[in-house]
Amino acid sequence: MEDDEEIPQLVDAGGANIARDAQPTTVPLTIICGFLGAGKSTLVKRILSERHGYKIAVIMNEFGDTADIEAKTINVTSTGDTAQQSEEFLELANGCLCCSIKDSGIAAIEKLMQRKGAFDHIVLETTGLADPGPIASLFWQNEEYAMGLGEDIHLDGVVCVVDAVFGRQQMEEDHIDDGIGESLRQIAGSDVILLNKVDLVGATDIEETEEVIRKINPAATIYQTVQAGIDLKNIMGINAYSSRLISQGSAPLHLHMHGDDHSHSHEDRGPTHYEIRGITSMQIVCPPLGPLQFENLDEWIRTVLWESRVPGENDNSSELEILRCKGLFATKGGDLYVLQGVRSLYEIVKVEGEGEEESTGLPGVGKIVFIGKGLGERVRRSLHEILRS
Ligand SMILES: Nc1nc2c(ncn2[C@@H]2O[C@H](COP(=O)(O)OP(=O)(O)OP(=O)(O)O)[C@@H](O)[C@H]2O)c(=O)[nH]1
Repeated sequence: MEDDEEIPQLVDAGGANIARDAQPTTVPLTIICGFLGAGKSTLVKRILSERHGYKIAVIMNEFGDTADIEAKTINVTSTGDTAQQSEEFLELANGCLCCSIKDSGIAAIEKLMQRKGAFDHIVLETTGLADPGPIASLFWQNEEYAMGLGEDIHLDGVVCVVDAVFGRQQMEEDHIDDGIGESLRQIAGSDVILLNKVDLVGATDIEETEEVIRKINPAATIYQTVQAGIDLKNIMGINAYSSRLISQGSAPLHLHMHGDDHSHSHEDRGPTHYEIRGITSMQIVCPPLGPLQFENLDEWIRTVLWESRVPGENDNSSELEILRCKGLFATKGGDLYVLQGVRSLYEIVKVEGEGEEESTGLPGVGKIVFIGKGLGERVRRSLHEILRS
């Protein structure tokens, strides 16, 4: 790569800035993924052109047709022969910085972070075929990363744009050699899903597509959009990987599962164990845990995530693979814990100072959701026994 070490110049384009804490804080990073042609660039254009008052750095793999967005408000600041350069930076009038890079987004982000303090949020748009899981893992709980970029950046959330016209068909047909195609991995690995282009389909189609999405990922929040029209607060600053802010009305976990409003919502949802092309989700109600149950739960998760087998069984030939897990549960002692996991990485974090149900508004009964492959009845029963032993 030529000019690999050249640091992009960030010009103050006059965009309004938000108040920043006196305390040093890390910059949130949002990953945008989505099906080919679903509307990712449309969403990015919206972020880049809206007068939201934030200085947002958007990183794209390729500019493609995005280079002509709001042409009048964009100044191309790259120097030299752009055809020879593998990266390019654009300054926008609203304070956004647009960065295109052909290879790893990490290199671009490292350069951006040398301009620390110059922006409030980073948006990373992946290509239509990208699986967001490995990218999310890079930014979350990666020890090497934590000692480097992790000091400056934290993963805020993964947003997936789904095509309301072709999305359902794509999900149903998406079946590659290992049984989980990219579109399913994208849905499984996302915290927020924009069901875009709803202007082109009827209400029944929308409902059916949403149903398929919920079957794959019951933990994600779904918004129906036209031209990726979404209030940015619904996709940025969502703290999907945080154990903080739980009592501040911005619950990070989106643990409201489909069907929560129903009277049976405090029951395990065995029958709602879905299977689409090898990918399944399992959500389980978690009663307040004693110390032994807590320890057993931790061991259970470790075994399932790291050894791809159910504790007590030696057979790991069942293709057990966890792509994402989330949970919120209480101990009998009144403490609240959050579980977050991306692939084999996970953490269980105590929610500091928020043990009282009254203060959090959270139910005494917790929930844990796993999304992945091979989550059969056997796995559900095993976890159920651990939690109620
Ligand atoms: N009717 C309609 N068209 C839309 C909507 N959103 C996006 N489009 C159009 O769909 C086409 C694809 O949108 P893009 O934003 O380029 O999609 P993308 O996901 O970035 O595409 P790739 O990068 O190729 O994967 C464009 O022509 C958009 O104008 C929508 O809500 N309704």
